[in-house]
Amino acid sequence: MNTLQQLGWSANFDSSLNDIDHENMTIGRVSTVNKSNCIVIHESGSKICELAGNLLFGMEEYEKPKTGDWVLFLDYGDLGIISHVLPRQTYLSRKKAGKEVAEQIIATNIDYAIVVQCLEIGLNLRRLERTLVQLQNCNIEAIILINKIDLAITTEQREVMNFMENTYGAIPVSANQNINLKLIQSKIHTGKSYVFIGASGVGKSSIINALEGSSKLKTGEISQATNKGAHTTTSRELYVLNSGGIVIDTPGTREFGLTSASSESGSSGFRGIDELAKECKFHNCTHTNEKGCKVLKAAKSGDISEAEYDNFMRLNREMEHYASSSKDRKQKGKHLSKIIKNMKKSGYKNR
Ligand SMILES: Nc1nc2c(ncn2[C@@H]2O[C@H](COP(=O)(O)OP(=O)(O)OP(=O)(O)O)[C@@H](O)[C@H]2O)c(=O)[nH]1
Ligand SMILES: [Zn+2]
Repeated sequence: MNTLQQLGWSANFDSSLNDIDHENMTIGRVSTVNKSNCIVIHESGSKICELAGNLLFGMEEYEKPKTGDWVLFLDYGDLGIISHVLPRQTYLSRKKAGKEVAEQIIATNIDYAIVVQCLEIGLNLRRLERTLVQLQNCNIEAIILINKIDLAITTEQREVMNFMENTYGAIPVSANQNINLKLIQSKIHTGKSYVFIGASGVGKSSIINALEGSSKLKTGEISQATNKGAHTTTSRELYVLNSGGIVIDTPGTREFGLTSASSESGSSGFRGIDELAKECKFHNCTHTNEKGCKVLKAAKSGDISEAEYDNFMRLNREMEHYASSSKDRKQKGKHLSKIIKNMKKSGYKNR
């Protein structure tokens, strides 16, 4: 049994109940979303819940319950019926794969993302930067783990690992050999929510199990042929750790398509570049051709690598593209609803 606070409820959510008559309803948090129902954890256990009909047909996809959402449901014994999804404090999303300009929500009401890479599959600084940019967009803080440091390491990997440690505070760990697990544990606090992200096979489930001191979650072998994991985790799931703290395990996510969900901080996610950018002559410097640009200067002198600068530029272009395409799409939507409105006004009847 968990209190709402242990499930992640904070005073910030109190006001969202003001306008709802919720006396006969139970408050719970969505753990897993299935095709036609979801599993909701509440103060006295968990319940399979379905979405009330008016919501099922009246809600856009992104509004429907996602792992991490707070919901109100009516308890009918075997089944609960969800009547409200409370407004989200944060959500982690990515651009859907492919050409479509749409956002896919991965988890909601998250305080930290625990980003995992590992030696076996290979450290990838460019992918880490991409992930950090998207976390910045979503206003979610990152904790970075480099797992499987019990395995042999090449000189090249050692260099990347040092960079990740020095620039991004990455923590080298081993779930199997119990290295630095206490350090991870010390960063996980009761009532805070942590989403694990990283490619399949990096050891997300293993780390959660090691933190729990159990084998609650299934873990999988890395395929010898592809050096990739076989996706043991098949759906997102939210758990409350025995030691406190809420974790959401996600199936392996290789790439984060960027959206541009306005970051409030003005930071890019590239820590080294953000530090330099503060010193640029112009506060709105694009770091492309301006005089007095400290980022360009560092890229030229080799203080930041060409690869990092190129990735920074590429990711910026990707976000601009997303922003302008989604604006286009919204305008098209508006245009269409205007036409429909005018048709109705002019007495058009749908025959
Ligand atoms: N050598 C070594 N192997 C590890 C370590 N942690 C996990 N593994 C192994 O890596 C494999 C994949 O681990 P999982 O925990 O299933 O990986 P995952 O990231 O949860 O994968 P998905 O659920 O597919 O996303 C398993 O065979 C683990 O035993 C570690 O610290 N050292
Ligand atoms: Zn600049």
